[in-house]
Amino acid sequence: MKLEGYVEHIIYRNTENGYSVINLVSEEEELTAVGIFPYLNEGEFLELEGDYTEHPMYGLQFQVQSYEAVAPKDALAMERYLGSGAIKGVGAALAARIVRRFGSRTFEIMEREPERLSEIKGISDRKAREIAGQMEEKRDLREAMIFLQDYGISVNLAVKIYQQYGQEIYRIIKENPYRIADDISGVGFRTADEIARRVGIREDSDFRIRSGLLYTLLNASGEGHTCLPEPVLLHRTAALLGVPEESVERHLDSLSLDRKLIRKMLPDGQGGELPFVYSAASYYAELSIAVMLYQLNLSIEASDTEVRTRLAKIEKGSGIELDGHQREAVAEAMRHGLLILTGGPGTGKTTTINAMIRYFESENLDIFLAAPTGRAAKRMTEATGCQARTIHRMLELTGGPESVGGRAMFSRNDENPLEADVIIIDEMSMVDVYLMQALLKAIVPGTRLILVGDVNQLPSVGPGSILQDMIRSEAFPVVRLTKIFRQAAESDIIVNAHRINRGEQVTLDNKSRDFFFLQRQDPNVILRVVLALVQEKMPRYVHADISDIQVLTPMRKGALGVENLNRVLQRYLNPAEKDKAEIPFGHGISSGEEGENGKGVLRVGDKVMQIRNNYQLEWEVRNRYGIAIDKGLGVFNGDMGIVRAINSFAEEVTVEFDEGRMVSYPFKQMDELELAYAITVHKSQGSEYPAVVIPLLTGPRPLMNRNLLYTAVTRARSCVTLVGDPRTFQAMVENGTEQKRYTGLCETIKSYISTQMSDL
Ligand SMILES: Nc1ncnc2c1ncn2[C@@H]1O[C@H](COP(=O)(O)OP(=O)(O)OP(=O)(O)O)[C@@H](O)[C@H]1O
Repeated sequence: MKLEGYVEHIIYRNTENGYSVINLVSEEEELTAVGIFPYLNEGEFLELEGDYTEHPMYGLQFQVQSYEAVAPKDALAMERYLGSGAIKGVGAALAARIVRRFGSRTFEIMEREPERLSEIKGISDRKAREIAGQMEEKRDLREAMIFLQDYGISVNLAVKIYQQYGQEIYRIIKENPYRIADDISGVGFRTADEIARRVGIREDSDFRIRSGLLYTLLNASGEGHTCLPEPVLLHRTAALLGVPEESVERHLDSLSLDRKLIRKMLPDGQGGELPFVYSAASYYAELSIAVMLYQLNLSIEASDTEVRTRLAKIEKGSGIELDGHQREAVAEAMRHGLLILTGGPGTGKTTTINAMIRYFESENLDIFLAAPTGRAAKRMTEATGCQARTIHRMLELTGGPESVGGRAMFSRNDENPLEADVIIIDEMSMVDVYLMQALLKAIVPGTRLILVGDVNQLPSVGPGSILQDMIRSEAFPVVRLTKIFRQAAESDIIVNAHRINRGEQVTLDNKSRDFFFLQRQDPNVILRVVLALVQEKMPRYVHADISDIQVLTPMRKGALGVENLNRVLQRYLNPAEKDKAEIPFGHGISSGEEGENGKGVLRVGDKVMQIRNNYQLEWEVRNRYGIAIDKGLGVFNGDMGIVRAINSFAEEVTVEFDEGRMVSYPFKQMDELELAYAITVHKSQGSEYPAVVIPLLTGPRPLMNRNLLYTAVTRARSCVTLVGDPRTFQAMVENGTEQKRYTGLCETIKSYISTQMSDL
């Protein structure tokens, strides 16, 4: 059936897909209409097609199938539209005057002879032109929104696209929709390709292939590679686009000429060389890292005897006798602008950092400590007794618009460098190329940089394997700590971690105090055991809260993957209660429906994790009177918190992160959060928990490797319990193949240094 009326009030609007609930006033009645409206303004006059339905909670509604915004026919409706605020500078009173003058021809006159508006008192010629301009803009925008909707583009995105291109949009969509993926953040190759398909752009069009190549490199960077061997790139792109490799190859040259891609010869790992291809951003990131590292790596005069005497004094003062390698590390830190300190758990890295700090302090030097994540920085603070910050915080992250595209902007950079004599970074294995580039930019030669980490941990989530590449280049001083100290040797977590790393047998006889393996073969039984461990056994055993016991798993999917584990653990650890607010979580919210579609819920008290870097989210720390005492920007991938409040009225979820940092998430931004009763081993990097529980049954072989098991086990401070099949455990210990990362930093460092040498 058909209805018409004007939009009195928009009750709810999902700006992603246009789903809206509106209050519609027609001649006879006032009613609620629901449906998808790509474009909507209060005061607009609509012709709707649809049916009445009975909603269980809200009663009778008009379900809209299609609609059209039409110029209102009667004078009253026109007055309402003009006075609704849709046209800037026209309020209710002025709207009434305009309509009184032109009557039912108001809209016609405004469109065709806008200059006549100035016949009305209070409207100058200029204002008349402005009003007419706005009327036209509104019409253009509405038409563009409806046009873009036809290509499956969300309302939010359509607004962004229209803001960028205006009326050009029709030409761009028809000629080269791939340009949108280049110009607008939030539009990727897939969206552009879908538009292209609907427009009828040919599969082998130049634009499509060029865009596909860049997209394949971007995807590779998501897997941690900074570049790809040319044959791999061609193969992957051809497969993605469904075109022959030869058609792809032709475009490499033109993209290289435009400097969108960079080609470089690199070792193929078998003694020969192979052309590799970089995106411009990752190529220049690696190159500038190599140059800046070279510049930092100065030799500094330090007399051996003085170093020795001072070190002896520090050892005496702290009551710890350093071993040979640890002493060498401190001495090397005195003699070089750049130093790498690496070693596995319990090999005395922290003890060495502490000795360095005491030494530099005795020379009255300013020392900055930092780590890649909040949790790692907190641990560093506790272990050294000195304030450590996240690298992002040290570099003074700004929430500028440039950071929207996923890259951070920092106040500390080459123009405003860090004012420190010594900078020590812990957990270096987690630093990716982009963060490393930003860090080095903010450090001037003369400031000492000490990089500490364990190369055997999983590499950074972002692209690159900085620590490993730097060590392999043999271009910088490196001190390796290998001895496990007596105290650490009493821990089976540490001893077994080293065994795993060396690919040696681990005894799983449960005679340990901190390393257990519970043999179970049935996924449901394993789930029950994991729950019992988290809920009862572990908190008592290690004297910690339930929320401090972390479940780690290799996978996302499957009975023992993150998703299912979270569903089960939430049900038992934070069950529904009458006074505990909860909302649909997953897809319910964004579809604008009530969310009773079995996608799960988010509840006050839930343990959650931020799953991407958001440089613009604001946090604040409040005192007990609720007054903000500290504020800042940025919540990062892997940060964990607890849901403290859900406000359905303000459509906000409040989460408390470490150190009392409170963050409000608008409902539509909740896709940045995930339940975190269980997390993947990858996400646990850089964090430590009093006790860790690891279900281990099956999984894809490339993932189930030594590296992953080593990282998982070393996350536990006091106790590790693995539950599952010991054969899987054994297979992981034996699987020493790491997931391959294509990077060129090692060679870039070497070749840059050799050009500098030959220039001398
Ligand atoms: N020179 C030393 N003599 C005696 N004990 C030492 C020495 N150096 C370190 N230790 C002890 O060895 C243990 C591990 O040292 P530390 O915490 O510094 O290692 P780490 O490499 O930082 O370990 P993790 O990476 O697990 O934090 C500690 O109990 C520490 O007190």
